[in-house]
Amino acid sequence: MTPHAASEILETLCRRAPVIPVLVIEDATQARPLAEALVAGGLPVLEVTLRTDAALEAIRQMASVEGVIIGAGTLITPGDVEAAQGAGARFGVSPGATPMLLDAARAGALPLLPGAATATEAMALMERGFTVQKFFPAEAAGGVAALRALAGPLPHIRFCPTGGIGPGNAAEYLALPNTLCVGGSWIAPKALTEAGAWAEITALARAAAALGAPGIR
Ligand SMILES: O=C(O)C(=O)C[C@H](O)[C@H](O)COP(=O)(O)O
Repeated sequence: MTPHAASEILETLCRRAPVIPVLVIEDATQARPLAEALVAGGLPVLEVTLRTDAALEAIRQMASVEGVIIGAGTLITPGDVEAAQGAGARFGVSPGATPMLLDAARAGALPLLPGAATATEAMALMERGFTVQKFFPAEAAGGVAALRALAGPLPHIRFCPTGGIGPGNAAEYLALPNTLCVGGSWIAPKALTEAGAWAEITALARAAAALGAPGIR
């Protein structure tokens, strides 16, 4: 898929809800109830990181949950792109971007949200046609101040900042003109997921969904 087409799809997805939960799933049997809990709270766009053995099976399970748009995170290699697509992911997310990964995404059918942390990285992705990018690691790479500064010279690049974002600072990011949505793991903490505390996770999702994005929504 062309980077331009990918960016259009990602922009639409980012406008579905202000927050994309970043999920680390150790046990695939938790996938369906977790996805249902998040959708019930108003967050339909989910990212399962390919960091665990259970991740691909979790994506397969979540792909059939009504209302869910499932994505795969931590795409590092061309093989990850292929595996994510094979499991039914509808979009992919990578912490950074390499020529090999970008070529694989272009050759396949998975819309990619590639990561950038600096002006040079963001410009290199824009040269290829990616106008929607993940800003990672958001807090460590300068946070809200860095994104505000990037909006000056690079106003046409829109970001999904991720990394170090939580209930305390998400609204500040979402108020930026170049932020479409944010990603974060705080909506499905490990302890609550392992405990099957779905009502608590729905409550966290509901609070996140209520954050809105006054910037460009
Ligand atoms: O695995 C990936 O693809 C990543 O790029 C990293 C995740 O996006 C962050 O680990 C989420 O950050 P936290 O919300 O601070 O936990």
